[in-house]
Amino acid sequence: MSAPEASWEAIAQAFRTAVGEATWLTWFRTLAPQELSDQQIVLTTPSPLAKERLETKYRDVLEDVLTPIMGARVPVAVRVRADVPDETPTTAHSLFDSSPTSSPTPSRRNGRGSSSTFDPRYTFEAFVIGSSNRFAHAAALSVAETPARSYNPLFIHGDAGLGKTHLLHAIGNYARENYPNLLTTYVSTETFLNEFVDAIKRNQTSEFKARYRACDILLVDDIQFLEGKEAIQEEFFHTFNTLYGAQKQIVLTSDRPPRALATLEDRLRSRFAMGLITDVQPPDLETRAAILRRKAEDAGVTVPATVIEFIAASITDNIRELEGALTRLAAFSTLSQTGITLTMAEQVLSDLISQHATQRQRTPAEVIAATAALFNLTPEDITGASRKRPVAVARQIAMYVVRELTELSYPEIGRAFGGKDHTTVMHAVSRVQELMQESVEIYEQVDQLFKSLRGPRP
Ligand SMILES: Nc1ncnc2c1ncn2[C@@H]1O[C@H](COP(=O)(O)OP(=O)(O)OP(=O)(O)O)[C@@H](O)[C@H]1O
Repeated sequence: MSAPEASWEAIAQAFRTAVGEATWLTWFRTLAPQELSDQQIVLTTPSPLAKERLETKYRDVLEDVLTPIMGARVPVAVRVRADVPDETPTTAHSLFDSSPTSSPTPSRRNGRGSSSTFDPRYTFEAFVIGSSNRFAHAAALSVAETPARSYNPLFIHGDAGLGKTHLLHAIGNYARENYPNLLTTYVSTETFLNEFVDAIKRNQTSEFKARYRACDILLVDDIQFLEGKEAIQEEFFHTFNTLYGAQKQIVLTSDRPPRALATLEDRLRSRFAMGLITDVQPPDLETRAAILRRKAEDAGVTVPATVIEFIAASITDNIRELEGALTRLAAFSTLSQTGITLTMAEQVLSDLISQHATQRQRTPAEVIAATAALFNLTPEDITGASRKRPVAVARQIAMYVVRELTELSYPEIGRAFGGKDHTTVMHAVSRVQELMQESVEIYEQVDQLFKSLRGPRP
């Protein structure tokens, strides 16, 4: 039996409502009914990849939506229709461009897989969606679900601490799980630059080029660092062209949109704008509260609603700072063995909250100097390489405080500490978060640094 046109339209609309616009456009749009009976439902799609995804990931949705329409749960099968061109969106244009194009399935090669480590906390599930980031999230998810077949390149821009890196890692985590044979690589622009310089020094540029040009998904963070650096722009241009030409997925983040990247070559700027450009904005109050609730839940910390509201109302434009406030509160609560209350939050976060409206950035040099003074060390000890415990801990604390009080990226912080690798800084930040929970002494030292550095400038 073939379904009448009108009723199929209603069913298609029901799918659309159930899965959301981006998923519908990617997988459901080209579905057509072949058989709708109380024995079985057969739907067709021109795309083998869509068939696979619909049957593996969306079978329940298909059946759930169809159950009330059919009056009973009927098994659904999806078949590939060879007589219609595969219109599953492919590279270069937005999903809303419906022009038919050929779309090869992503390459799968045994023994490949991601070449980067992705932060397991930064997943799509852990990303709280609000009006400030809804579109960026949907675009990133779409790219993860259909690499090189929806938006290519995807360019996400926005101020510091608003979730750009989180989304890149979420794509990486998703791809690792769902497309284990795709080579997914995350790299910060600074690392890309440093590796390139290193490769030139060692006469290994062909290895460098081969490594990045072999990616199926290349995730590049903080692309604004390409500004004013001609040699690396040239190299990145060729990497970009090779990947793009081979229909590989590229995702870029920046603190500015491509048009505001002043000293970027035009040919690169226009390439960045070939796919989809989307931004992340500071979250509204409701989203800030939702993020705090989620982070508290993930950390297993009980935070009363009044405290969530207090923090969300006080810290408005940087999600990293929201998290920082929660971390301090949780640490204080653990150490003092008392539950979190509003009075406690007002007291513990007083410096943060009162300074926030007029907050100005501290420089790494100021933090290094303050840390050195606190620990009776010299600034050179802090930026040096000594592994002796008191020095190493002081250095880690200084890195943590710089991360909290400035908008610098991990690679930038590494550079401010005598050229340390960004992974060293990442490790330091998470280590200090742990130490603050374990040791009253460390908690108080960090607290003291915050208080002194957030005070008026000398
Ligand atoms: N929507 C969100 N839901 C949950 N956590 C979020 C969200 N947005 C950001 N975060 C968290 O805020 C912190 C800062 O985010 P992230 O590092 O991704 O910011 P960014 O935009 O890349 O900043 P920068 O440019 O400084 O690197 C991370 O811990 C991240 O998990």
